[in-house]
Amino acid sequence: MHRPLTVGILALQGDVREHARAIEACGARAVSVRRAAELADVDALILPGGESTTIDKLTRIFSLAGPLKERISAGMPVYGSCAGMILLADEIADPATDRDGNAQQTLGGLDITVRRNAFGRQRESFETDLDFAVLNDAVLSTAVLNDRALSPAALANAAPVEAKASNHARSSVPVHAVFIRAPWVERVGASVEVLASVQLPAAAAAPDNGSGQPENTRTARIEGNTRAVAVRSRHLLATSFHPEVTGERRIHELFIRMIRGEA
Ligand SMILES: NC(=O)CC[C@H](N)C(=O)O
Repeated sequence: MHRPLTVGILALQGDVREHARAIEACGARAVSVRRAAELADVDALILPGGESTTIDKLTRIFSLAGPLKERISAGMPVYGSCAGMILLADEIADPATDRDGNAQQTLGGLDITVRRNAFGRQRESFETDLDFAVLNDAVLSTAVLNDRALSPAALANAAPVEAKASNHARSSVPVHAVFIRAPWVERVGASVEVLASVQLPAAAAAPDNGSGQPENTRTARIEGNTRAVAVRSRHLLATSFHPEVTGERRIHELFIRMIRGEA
């Protein structure tokens, strides 16, 4: 019998259940991953939001860091949201250090530089609508279009927009994105596609501009008033925000299509 697509959710810390629901709403099977043996059984993995320093430590305590890095470099599709984006990044601009002065580590694989808690105190948590052009081509499944499973409060806002949209038009509805002490992406490698960006107030953008890093053809420093908040490269997808908390399903749907080689 055809085995259903199985997506693991790294379940060491963070919003595991919400991702599992989103994956199941897209018609795939979701399983928790805490051990290397469980990782071996999945086709793809989600690294959820939470606290990247804690998840980093726990992957090493649970002897998962090595197997995770191996599977990522062997081509396993991975979607990281928020802390998960940090864990996928090859570089952190401002890594936290522990009491012994050791900098936090990442699993890596995605040729980006992220800045943690980048949006600053006043906007540590905020919501905004994002243009997400890649979703305009998506053929959305009925399961996704019909899903109303999560967060009644958030859906109360989203529902009128969704109700107005026809099945064909819904993919051009902007992504309502929730940012919770979120990172942003301030450098992308040549293989990395920016899927969505936020516009910063000029004052917020200023300190990170003109850091003197030379531009070359391999890498691009993101300057000015925009910062990338959704990126992908080959089998890896990352968002600064949390689509799993708003009932938004199109990002998980995109990930499933990436796993299937359809996007
Ligand atoms: N919501 C989140 O995942 C927050 C990420 C957190 N600021 C970190 O550095 O890990």
